[in-house]
Amino acid sequence: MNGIIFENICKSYNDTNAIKNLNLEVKQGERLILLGPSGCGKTTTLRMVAGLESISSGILKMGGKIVTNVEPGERNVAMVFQNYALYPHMSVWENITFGLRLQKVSKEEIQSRTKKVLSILNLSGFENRKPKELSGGQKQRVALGRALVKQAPFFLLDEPLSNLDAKLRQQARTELVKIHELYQPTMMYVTHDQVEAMTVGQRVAIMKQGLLQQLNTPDMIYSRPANTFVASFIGIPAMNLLPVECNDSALWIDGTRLELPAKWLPLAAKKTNLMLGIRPEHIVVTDSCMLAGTADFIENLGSQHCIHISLPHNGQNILCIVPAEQIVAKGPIQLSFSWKHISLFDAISGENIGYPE
Ligand SMILES: Nc1ncnc2c1ncn2[C@@H]1O[C@H](COP(=O)(O)OP(=O)(O)OP(=O)(O)O)[C@@H](O)[C@H]1O
Repeated sequence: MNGIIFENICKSYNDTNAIKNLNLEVKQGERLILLGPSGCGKTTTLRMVAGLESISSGILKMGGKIVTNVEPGERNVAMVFQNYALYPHMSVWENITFGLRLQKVSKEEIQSRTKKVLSILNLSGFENRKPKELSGGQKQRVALGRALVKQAPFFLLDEPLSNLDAKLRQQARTELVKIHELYQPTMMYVTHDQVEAMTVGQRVAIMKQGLLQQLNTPDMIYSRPANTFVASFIGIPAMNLLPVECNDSALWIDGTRLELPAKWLPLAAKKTNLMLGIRPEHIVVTDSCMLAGTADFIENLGSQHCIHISLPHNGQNILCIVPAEQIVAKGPIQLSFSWKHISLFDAISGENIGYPE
């Protein structure tokens, strides 16, 4: 029963509505990622769970109890901050054991928990070093260690890897998942890095301007985005979004008529102006042309090439990713895609119109 439930949670700072009516359930033992652009309310959400930020309205439940107004010290959470917040004058051992000593945990218990955590985090032998004698990655692991020894049922992390370089970050992502699997606390993890979200998260909550946009598994968020914001926020490069008109059981893209497969008709036929979403890797450069354009620029990404294509009438740009072995030249180009890879959005609201059964 150690889940976290947000019921109609709102948070305002004077004139700023930072969180708008959040309804969300973090299941016991899962890794849930809060993802979104700067200022969307991720940190505020996490701090409300930690009890470091008051809640303007709504109910927060943790472990089956209402904790909306419960003091931070009584919430049984462990938190890792972006800047690590290590005590500079204390050694690694002292930093990690500080909380346990305050809680008057027995000496033997402190010894055994700390040794285990040091070993998991590859910090054995560094016990007597001060933070200034550690690398960024080691400091980050000490911060994680300090949270882990608490063995709290709720584990909150606010951009814990943002100070690491790309290689260390990749290692740390894997370590984090392994550590989580060992203890399986209920974990909320804030990031604005979508790769981190997709690799660490079992489910991802995407936020924009204080509003939850979509909550689902990384695969579903990638393949079935709830709206055009999620579609363009997730994926590097982002999903192509093309304005299309829908009539006579066909979609019109840039003056080209494409017959809609029958199973899409019940969903699309009620609409006239839509946005068609298709991921760059799902567009195929082929002779069986559905759509014609011009390849203006070819970007070499190593194992793949990214082709920048413009459409002849409205000049809209499309990105297409092809394997590096496929030779594509600049100039006229023919494109095709499978209907199973498309998403359709209402052009005005941006909401996904759904998928055929
Ligand atoms: N103490 C505060 N006083 C006033 N406004 C605040 C305060 N803290 C946050 N805000 C505002 O609340 C909104 C959400 O901020 P929050 O820090 O939660 O966003 P975030 O998604 O974590 O952003 P970032 O990725 O940049 O850390 C922002 O508009 C921010 O300016």
